[in-house]
Amino acid sequence: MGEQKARVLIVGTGGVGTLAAYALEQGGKAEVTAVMRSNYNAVQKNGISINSAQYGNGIKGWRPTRICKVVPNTAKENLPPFDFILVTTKNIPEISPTVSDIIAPAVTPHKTAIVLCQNGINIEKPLISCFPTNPIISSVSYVSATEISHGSILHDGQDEQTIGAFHNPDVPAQVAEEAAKRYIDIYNPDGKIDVTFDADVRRVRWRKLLYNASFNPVAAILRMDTPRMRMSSHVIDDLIRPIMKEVLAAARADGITDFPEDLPEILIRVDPIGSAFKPSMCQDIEKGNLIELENIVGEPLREGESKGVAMPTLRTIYGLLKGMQLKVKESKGMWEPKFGSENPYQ
Ligand SMILES: NC(=O)C1=CN([C@@H]2O[C@H](COP(=O)(O)OP(=O)(O)OC[C@H]3O[C@@H](n4cnc5c(N)ncnc54)[C@H](OP(=O)(O)O)[C@@H]3O)[C@@H](O)[C@H]2O)C=CC1
Ligand SMILES: CC(C)(CO)C(=O)C(=O)O
Repeated sequence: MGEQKARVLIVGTGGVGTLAAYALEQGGKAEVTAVMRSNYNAVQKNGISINSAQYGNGIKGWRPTRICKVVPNTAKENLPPFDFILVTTKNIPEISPTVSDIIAPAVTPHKTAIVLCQNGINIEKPLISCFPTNPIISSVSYVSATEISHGSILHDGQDEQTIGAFHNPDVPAQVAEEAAKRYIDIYNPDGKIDVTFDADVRRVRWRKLLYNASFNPVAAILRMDTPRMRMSSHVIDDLIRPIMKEVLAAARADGITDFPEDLPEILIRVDPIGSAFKPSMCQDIEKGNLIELENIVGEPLREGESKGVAMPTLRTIYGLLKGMQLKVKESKGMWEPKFGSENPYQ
């Protein structure tokens, strides 16, 4: 008898989640249950189409082992526990339901490892308090995948992930590390994908934040792709580099002392200049979606300022993004424009 496949639930089957479902099923060591929301009917009818620089173009009618419309309730439905839950929703902790609320019905205490493949820092904190006995794993991804219409994925990069375990105080470090390594093994059993283990997940996240906290919000505010920012020069000089330097200083104050001084210069030039690439926050604003402003901008700002780091550029950007988020909320009927009793400006 062959080794039993790992049971993986994927919550959030947009660009990143769908490609992960594909990689996990191709590897042969996992069976995926994918929770689909707005794309459920399209995928039920026609399956998933993928055009991928890595897996090939013209993949059509593909489906993971199971798709479902809501997160299964393993206890009530008497289902076997999930070994892993991969979370690939956009992370918007200020809006209910939060990631913890969404996945709670499918988490088996002491058993299910929760893999957070989302941008930003401190994303693990609410999960640690809700799921104190579960390993919580960090995946920092550079996949560059977009769901261009329901069930249709454009993947124009290479799947590249750095994985490690977050510190969950009541889960022994060895148990958490083994869960992270097992996830790498089922994701990448034959070593074809660039998925590596790095125990220092905080450092890995701060490094990516230098890019995400600068390019993502500035792109969203200006609705501008990253090559155009570089062509303009002043967007880099007045906004991107100052933010990167502030985030670098915040990372150092948080104990990450080995980033080289020229890291901003490297990250400023990291995107290929041949394509008009817009980071995910810009794509979300253009689609009228809520944006991931707290974990990508609010948390690094609070971390830095609480340790005495001056972050004036990021503070201004944060104020602008909060205003933009309010407008999205209003457009979705989630915020009513009226004065509260505590408001001094009426
Ligand atoms: N795209 C990329 O290349 C990269 C993305 N990231 C990060 O990865 C994460 C995922 O990004 P991405 O794949 O682009 O996001 P997408 O917006 O493409 O996909 C998010 C998915 O989550 C679903 N979803 C949201 N809330 C729920 C819910 N309550 N129940 C079920 N499904 C839900 C959405 O459904 P619906 O369509 O119905 O809203 C959508 O299918 C983000 O944190 C992003 O910052 C990191 C690196 C690269
Ligand atoms: C790295 C990058 C730019 C795309 O993979 C990203 O994280 C984003 O768009 O938010």
